Amino acid sequence: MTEHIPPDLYAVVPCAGVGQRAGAGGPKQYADVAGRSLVAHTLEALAAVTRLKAVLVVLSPGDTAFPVHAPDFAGWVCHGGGATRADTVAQGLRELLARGARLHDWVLVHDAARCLVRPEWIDTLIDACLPDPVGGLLALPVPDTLKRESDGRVGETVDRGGMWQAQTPQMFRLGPLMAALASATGNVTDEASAIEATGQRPLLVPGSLENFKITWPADFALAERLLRTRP
Ligand SMILES: Nc1ccn([C@@H]2O[C@H](COP(=O)(O)OP(=O)(O)OP(=O)(O)O)[C@@H](O)[C@H]2O)c(=O)n1
Ligand SMILES: C[C@](O)(CO)[C@H](O)COP(=O)(O)O
Repeated sequence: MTEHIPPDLYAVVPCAGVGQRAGAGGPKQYADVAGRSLVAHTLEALAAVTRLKAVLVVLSPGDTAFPVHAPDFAGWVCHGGGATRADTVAQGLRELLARGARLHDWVLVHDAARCLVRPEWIDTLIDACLPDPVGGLLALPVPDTLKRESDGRVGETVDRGGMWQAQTPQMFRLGPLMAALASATGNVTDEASAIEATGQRPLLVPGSLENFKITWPADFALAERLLRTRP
């Protein structure tokens, strides 16, 4: 009857990517940005969200670099990161259960590589999702005209009406998210798409342009400028 006990909130941080597109010469989450590793910035923001009961970082098997690059992290760590982000997140959810989390608890999944996230944006997501039956994600309406490429040229212009860019955190109940990831087929690039495949419709919660994911080489300089000029 644990479902009658108020749910706790946890964060899971997938941190097992290789950072191929970023070209940083190693996993981008350990690259230095504004004096600290990218993941250290990410974890500092999560640590400031007082409603989170624990933050779990999911590393690649054999990763020994994390403690060097996040020496102040006081949360939970596990080593079962998988070949895809979805595999890494699924491993994190199993670890949460093993550590006593319950199926009706909320889980906020946040990319290690989104190091510009601010605690207040995470709180906005929590406030929006707590009363919601499904959960949701930070996201932004697409502001530009969208083109589909074909052989290096424009194949067609795509209607951008109603199109949003998904960010993280993405917040869902542990049980439904585990089940959704376990039954998902194809390219599941975020938690919301796994939940959508079960017929649910996650809530879109407006995020910030600054909460971008470090993906390409030029993203490091932009993150550096933004972090250095923050109060
Ligand atoms: N197998 C994977 C793949 C990704 N991630 C994490 O998921 C987040 C977003 O993924 P992405 O930007 O695709 O990271 P990488 O996989 O590192 O980058 P790339 O695809 O360019 O190799 C990152 O924090 C990354 O560490 C993960 O934990 N496990
Ligand atoms: C989860 C995500 O950050 C939402 O935008 C994104 O899909 C992860 O990036 P990837 O390149 O698909 O791993």
